[in-house]
Amino acid sequence: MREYANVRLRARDLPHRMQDYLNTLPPFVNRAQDYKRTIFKAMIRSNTAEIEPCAPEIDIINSVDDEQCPPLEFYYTNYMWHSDSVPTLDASKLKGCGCYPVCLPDSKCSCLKRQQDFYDETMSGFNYSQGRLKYEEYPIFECNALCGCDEDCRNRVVQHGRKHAINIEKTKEKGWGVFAAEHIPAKTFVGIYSGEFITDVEGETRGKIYHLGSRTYLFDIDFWHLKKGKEDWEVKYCVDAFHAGNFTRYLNHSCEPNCLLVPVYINEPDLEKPMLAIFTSKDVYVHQELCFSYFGPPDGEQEEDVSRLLEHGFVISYSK
Ligand SMILES: C[S@@+](CC[C@H](N)C(=O)[O-])C[C@H]1O[C@@H](n2cnc3c(N)ncnc32)[C@H](O)[C@@H]1O
Repeated sequence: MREYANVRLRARDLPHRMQDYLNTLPPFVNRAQDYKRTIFKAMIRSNTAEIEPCAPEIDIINSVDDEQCPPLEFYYTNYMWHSDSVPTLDASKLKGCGCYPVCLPDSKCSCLKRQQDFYDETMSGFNYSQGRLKYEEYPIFECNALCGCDEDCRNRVVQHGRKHAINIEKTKEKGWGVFAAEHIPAKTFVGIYSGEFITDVEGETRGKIYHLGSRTYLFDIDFWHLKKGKEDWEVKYCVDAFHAGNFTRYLNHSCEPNCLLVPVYINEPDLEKPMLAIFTSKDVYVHQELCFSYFGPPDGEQEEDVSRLLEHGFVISYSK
């Protein structure tokens, strides 16, 4: 599982033959055949078997209308795929800690040091407590492939993958959504918002196209810790989960969310390219929908949030 983010994938290599073929079938074939849900579930299983062998199976449920499953328009993946204009990871810049067998919260661990560089004076230790998120609005620096600690190190959580059962379910007014299939305790890791790393410029262009269909999966990488000490900082990259992604691409927006998004670094030394980890912010019970705020932690201006969602093409951003 240490290899979770240690792969260099190019978006131009994304497999798409199956998706292309299915999209050429005439609508009456698509409507008549009861095969899409089976293909969708098989795609999830086969594309995650290696990286998440113990993750509970995801079911596709629709009790709203007769659409069998979400459109088969994307490649199911937990990885990040880089567009040609985005550099893949430079492992020569990655540093591992020398701790063995596990990292301790009061040690001289270099991963802990990296973590604490973003803390204020009231905070200490790793950003996990017994496998759960400790400080909500702070980035996470997990131990990586070069570290000496073992798999049980307290600073390895996201890299072990999804542990809780969720389903993809059709909603009445928001398209498809993600629902808890069991109780998921607060501050639990749910999944990576995987997809393509693209530049902000590419994101702007794609956003205009997605806006026409009133459906977007673009997420601006816009976190407070990237701006620290840099007055002229600008958004450099976005994650686009339209062509590649996993179940997290179905997470809908809510002004009263039960999930939040945290930037996490494992094998990626470039601060501008975190993985986007979804954690629950409160207990989520079976059948409840998992949602996060597309505009960062809710600030009480919920009406403004809704109008922004409807007017501005749904570009998700998460700056404080
Ligand atoms: C990241 S996708 C979420 C999955 C989407 N529901 C689907 O069926 O693929 C974001 C899109 O979902 C829809 N959406 C998300 N939250 C919504 C909300 N609270 N109200 C209405 N539509 C919403 C919008 O079309 C938005 O562009």
